[in-house]
Amino acid sequence: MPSKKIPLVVVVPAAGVGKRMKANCPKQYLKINQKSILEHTVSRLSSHPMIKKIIIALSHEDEYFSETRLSENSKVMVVDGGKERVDSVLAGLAVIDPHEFPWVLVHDAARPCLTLNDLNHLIEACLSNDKGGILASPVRDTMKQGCNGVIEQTIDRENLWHALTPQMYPTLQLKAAIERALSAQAIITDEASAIEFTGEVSQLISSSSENIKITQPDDLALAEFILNKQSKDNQNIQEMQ
Ligand SMILES: Nc1ccn([C@@H]2O[C@H](COP(=O)(O)OP(=O)(O)OP(=O)(O)O)[C@@H](O)[C@H]2O)c(=O)n1
Ligand SMILES: C[C@](O)(CO)[C@H](O)COP(=O)(O)O
Repeated sequence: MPSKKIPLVVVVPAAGVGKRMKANCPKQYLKINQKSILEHTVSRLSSHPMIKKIIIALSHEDEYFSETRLSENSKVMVVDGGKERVDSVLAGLAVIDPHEFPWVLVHDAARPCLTLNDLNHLIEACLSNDKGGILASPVRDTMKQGCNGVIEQTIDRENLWHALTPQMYPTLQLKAAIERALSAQAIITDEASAIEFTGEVSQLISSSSENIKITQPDDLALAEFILNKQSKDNQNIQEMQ
């Protein structure tokens, strides 16, 4: 548990349609162990005692949220998401009082395998260093750049990371950075890219590659395997205590 304790708010962008998943519903509503991916994700976040509010950005056409039990969670509130992920994040930031929540985390609905251990590492690093940052996992494979089925070059993977979520920043800093980046028509696919656009620094917190983003069809079975493995690991830890 982080040494410094303050109330935290999380924005969960969940307004996507999941095109790459090729499913019959938005991927955040696909079920694992009879529970939607969104419910798994919110359950992980909600179990952290410092997280007091979870703002879920939903598509205005969302017809699945009401079938979940998420509205029964007192930490949960919903906002209308936007055209792109960044717009959904901004919609969540718009309802946060920075005096109540000086720090904010943003976590993809499509990442249900986040562990409390990684979440604590991120929170601890940001609050103790007073600097925003992201969970990230180091690239394992040799990385190639290429197109049209042809390798152009090998990219040195020494300093390459997979950016994950949550990504955590001072609320006012993140909101201002996103607004400034968008006004310059910058491409923003994660919170860190907006922070980079403003020339500010983010911490890279090395974390588990189990924290996958469910994106393509074969990710669902992998996520189910990881969730079941994490559940057994937690049971083993509890039995040893
Ligand atoms: N306009 C959007 C687009 C995406 N997201 C959310 O951002 C997260 C990460 O985005 P991604 O994995 O790209 O989800 P989708 O956009 O749904 O996937 P696809 O690109 O395959 O359609 C997801 O939880 C998604 O619901 C969002 O809140 N608002
Ligand atoms: C935020 C993110 O999950 C970090 O890897 C990623 O950028 C989301 O990108 P997507 O194109 O919305 O899947």
